[in-house]
This record gives sequence, C-alpha cells and structure tokens, in this order.
Amino acid sequence: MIDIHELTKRYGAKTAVNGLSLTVRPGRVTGFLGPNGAGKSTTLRLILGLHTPSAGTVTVDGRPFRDRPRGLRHVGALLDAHDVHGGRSARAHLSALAHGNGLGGRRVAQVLEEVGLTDAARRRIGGFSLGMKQRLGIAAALLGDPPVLLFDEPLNGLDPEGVLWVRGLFARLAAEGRTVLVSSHLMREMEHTAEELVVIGRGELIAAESLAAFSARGTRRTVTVRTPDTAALAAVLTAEGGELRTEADGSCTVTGLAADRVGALAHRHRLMLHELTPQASSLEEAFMELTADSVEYGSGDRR
Ligand SMILES: Nc1ncnc2c1ncn2[C@@H]1O[C@H](COP(=O)(O)OP(=O)(O)OP(=O)(O)O)[C@@H](O)[C@H]1O
Repeated sequence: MIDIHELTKRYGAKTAVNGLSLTVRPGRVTGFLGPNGAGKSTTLRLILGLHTPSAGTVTVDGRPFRDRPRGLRHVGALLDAHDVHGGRSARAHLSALAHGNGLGGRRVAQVLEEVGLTDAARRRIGGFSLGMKQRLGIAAALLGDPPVLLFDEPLNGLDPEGVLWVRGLFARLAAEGRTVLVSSHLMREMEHTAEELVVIGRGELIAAESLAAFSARGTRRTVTVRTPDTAALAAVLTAEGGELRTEADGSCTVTGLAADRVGALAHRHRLMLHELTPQASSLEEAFMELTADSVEYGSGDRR
C-alpha cells in the first residue's frame, strides 16, 4: 500500500506536485493518469525517495521507502527504460542489480524468462529496441519479487502483442495481492489496463476512483434516437434545451437531454421512436473534460 499525504514538491518557482493526498491499495492495478507535465513522474520519484518532498509525506507499507535496505525486495520500479548502461548485456545489468540487493543469480534467469528476454540475455542493451528495454525494465522491477510495483509509461514502445502481455502481467501481479501503480498520459492505454484510476492535473488530485465511476463523470452524454419524424422531434427537443444532429446512417444524436426526457417528450408530442439508446460517456471524454484546465502543453482546442 502506498500512502501519500499532503505531498508537495517545488522546483524553484515551479510547483510540480501540490498538496497531493491519495492511497494506492494492493490487489488491483491502479492507473496513474494526467496530461504531460501533470506531476506523475515527480510523484513516482517522491514515492521512491529519489526526490525529497517540499512538504508532506509518502510511505510504502507504512514506512518511507528510503528507510528500507535492499529496496528491490519492497518496491520494484520502472521509471525510464533508457536509463541503463548500453554497453552491458541484459544478464549483466540484472545480475549487478541482484547482487546489490542481496538476491541470488537464479532470480535473474527467472525474470529474463518472465519478460521473454532469455534469448537476448547476452546481447548488449545498447542494441535493444525501446520495447525490449521496457521488458528489461520490467524484469528489473520484478527482480526482488516486491509487494509494490511502480511503472512509468511502461506501454511506450511496445507492439500490440507486448501491450497484451504487459496487461496480463500487471493483472496477475495485482491478483497476487501486490500494489501495482502504472502511469500514463493516455486514457486509452489505461482503459484495458487498470481497474482503479488516480487522475492528476497540474500536480493536484482530480479523481481517485474506479474506472466505472470515472467513466460516469463525463457530462457530455448523448442519446441515439431513430424516428421517422426527425424534423418534428428536432423542434421539440430544441425547445426543451436539447440539440439533435442527424448522422450519416439516418440515426440522430441528441445532446443536452437525458434519454428518459427525450422519450417522454416524444410520447407527449405523439412522435414515433424506433430507437432510444443512452450512450455512456467514454472514458476518454471524461478524461479530456476533467483535465482540460490542467493541460500544460495542449493544442488549445481542448479547453
Ligand atoms: N527537476 C526538475 N526541475 C524543474 N522542473 C521540473 C523538474 N522535474 C519536473 N519538473 C516540472 O514539474 C512538472 C511535472 O513534471 P513531471 O515530469 O512530474 O510530469 P509528468 O506528469 O510525469 O509528465 P509527462 O507525462 O510529460 O512525463 C513539469 O512542469 C516539469 O517541467
């Protein structure tokens, strides 16, 4: 379990993390989402004690991570897949880590196998693709068989088969009762990866809840309608504050009114409906809406 309490990190005049409080629980994969520059990497570094908080506290299973000798046995982390010595082989890299953490060599072979790098174990890391480096970083995180795992943008550079593999691995690690925190700036990456979400923007907490609860936050819900009386229905709905758009397939998309209200209005005005389907707001939409004000380097049209 990771406990973050009123955590703030300033770099000079820049506040990267601002009064952040949250708990990441074991047994589920938690997605850590936010636009670029939201403070995700800074938070992960603060959890690992690589940076010192300006204020607040962060503990891993009840203690600051820095207080733990042989850290890999407690927290495994992939922060930056490129942060490896390119001249070393994958096996040498992992062996050095294992040695520094009092872990046996057998574990190195096990994690190489786990991430599918056994055949590449003797090759220089410098020649690895980004996807292979991500796998190596995941192997390093798994080395100490830790109860808590942190992954910063682990899906970057992975091919579709790699993405599926990582999702399966994270789900298994969580099912084993571990705490698994996975950062991403892309909602669509988390949609099939995480069960819980923590969303931050400009260093502040925006949401911490299940994927389903987060999805329900989208306010731009729409209703799909089919009717032989499009013009009449459009007039009725517009008078009630809704908006009706005709789609290429002949259906209509209604915004601004809930499905039951659309149905009641059609009934009152004796208009025939062939379909009345509320559309769940997509996760992506909820994410864009909630983080629109915190996009640091956005294109402008997201606001
Ligand atoms: N060492 C540093 N010195 C100064 N500013 C920093 C430092 N590290 C991070 N920042 C700033 O703090 C903010 C948060 O950065 P951080 O890398 O934590 O965000 P992020 O959510 O991980 O973003 P990304 O998705 O782009 O990796 C950014 O504005 C960044 O420029």
